[in-house]
Amino acid sequence: MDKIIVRGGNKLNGTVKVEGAKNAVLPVIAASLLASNGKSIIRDVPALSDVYTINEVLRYLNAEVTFENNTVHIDASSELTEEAPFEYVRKMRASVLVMGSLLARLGRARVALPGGCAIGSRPIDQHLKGFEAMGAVVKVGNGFIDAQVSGRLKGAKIYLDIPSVGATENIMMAATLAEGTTIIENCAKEPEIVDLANYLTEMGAIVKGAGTETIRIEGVESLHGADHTIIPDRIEAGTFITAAAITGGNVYVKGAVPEHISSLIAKLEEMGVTFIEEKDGLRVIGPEKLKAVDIKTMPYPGFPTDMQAQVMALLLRAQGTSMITETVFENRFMHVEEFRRMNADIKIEGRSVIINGPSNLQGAEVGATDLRAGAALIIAGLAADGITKVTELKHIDRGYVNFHGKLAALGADIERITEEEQVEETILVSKIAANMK
Ligand SMILES: CC(=O)N[C@H]1[C@@H](OP(=O)(O)OP(=O)(O)OC[C@H]2O[C@@H](n3ccc(=O)[nH]c3=O)[C@H](O)[C@@H]2O)O[C@H](CO)[C@@H](O)[C@@H]1O
Ligand SMILES: C=C(OP(=O)(O)O)C(=O)O
Repeated sequence: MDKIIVRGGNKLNGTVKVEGAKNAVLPVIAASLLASNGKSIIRDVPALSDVYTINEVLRYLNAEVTFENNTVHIDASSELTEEAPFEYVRKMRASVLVMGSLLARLGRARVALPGGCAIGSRPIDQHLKGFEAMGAVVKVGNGFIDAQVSGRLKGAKIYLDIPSVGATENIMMAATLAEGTTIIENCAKEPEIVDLANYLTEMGAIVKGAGTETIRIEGVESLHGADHTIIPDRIEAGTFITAAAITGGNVYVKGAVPEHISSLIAKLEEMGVTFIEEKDGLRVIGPEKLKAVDIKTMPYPGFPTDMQAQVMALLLRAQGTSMITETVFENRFMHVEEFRRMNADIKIEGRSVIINGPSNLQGAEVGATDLRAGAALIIAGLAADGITKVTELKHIDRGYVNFHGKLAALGADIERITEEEQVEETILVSKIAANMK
């Protein structure tokens, strides 16, 4: 098992470039299945394990996919198959996003039930409610969701009980080839929804209102491949901003789009962090001392749940008492116990976490309990005394390209060691010990 090893204490300085957004590219690749003619070219695609997984899903479904130099080429014009098996959905829940495209294109889709994960039970009832409203018959059994429609899906008015990102995306994709008009109310407004709508439009779909709480889609007969560039990853940008801030550093985050992270910027400014908008990005300057604040996660444009763990790391170093309330996911506090291993004064009260800062963070061996928790533990390690070793890196690899390398380039004392290197190190240490006897 690989480990990331951080020695805390260095201030971050320099420039870091943000990759294309994981949460935009996954639905965009899934949407490529809608193109019955022509090839799609998707640019600025990050080399993440989640991207390799969704590409594998598409290949399994009989699309031709290549991925080189941050560009994915997709040809989905051959006859597709309808089943996404558990081995993919287990690796990555977002595999469920192929369902809308398959149902629209083939009139049927069979996708393994995603189940829960480390951050909560994550049901997909709103996705299925949308498909049913469009005329699909949905059955759940033997670990699969089967959806079928005779003829084409029919446009419908769908009110989401929760502004679910995935449900909005899945229903948008399904609606592009439906007969008539679909209106999705109380939908998600994330920048990734707008990116998907832009891609669908480039493919020949008629989508209006993305980025607002009502999206209207006029179904068309068919869609074609398109050439699309993915938006920058606002969560990766926010993660580097938080890392710079905790070290009192000065970092230019190239590619950060301030409007996509305005809630994060506002909270960090309250904490004493300075931001300067520069051409093509954002400079962040960490203060000598951070101030405590209260934060509540909300759907966009509220404070993103995907930044909750990283900002929790920052608040551990703030003067005074802070409270973070998680309203999006029911169980996204697994990192709290790991922070405690690093001497954090922190406790969970229901859906909130109370932080008594500043904690004198100490390096420890900790496990990445999920993707953002992993990043957060490394951020805490940057400000801790001594050595922090982070394991379970498969989570981090889902969402960050060369995370340790980018931090090292900014001046962090950080390295990633492979399992083989750890074995060699153990052998070396025992040889030295034997020689000393
Ligand atoms: C690949 C991707 O884009 N992932 C993002 C997406 O996940 P994802 O699309 O899974 O998140 P959702 O917006 O759907 O989920 C938000 C909340 O709604 C609940 N829910 C969702 C659907 C449903 O049918 N029923 C239901 O109850 C979920 O359990 C969760 O509590 O948005 C989340 C919220 O911003 C982010 O944290 C994830 O990084
Ligand atoms: C929760 C996340 O992703 P996913 O929905 O893919 O699990 C995330 O990106 O923080």
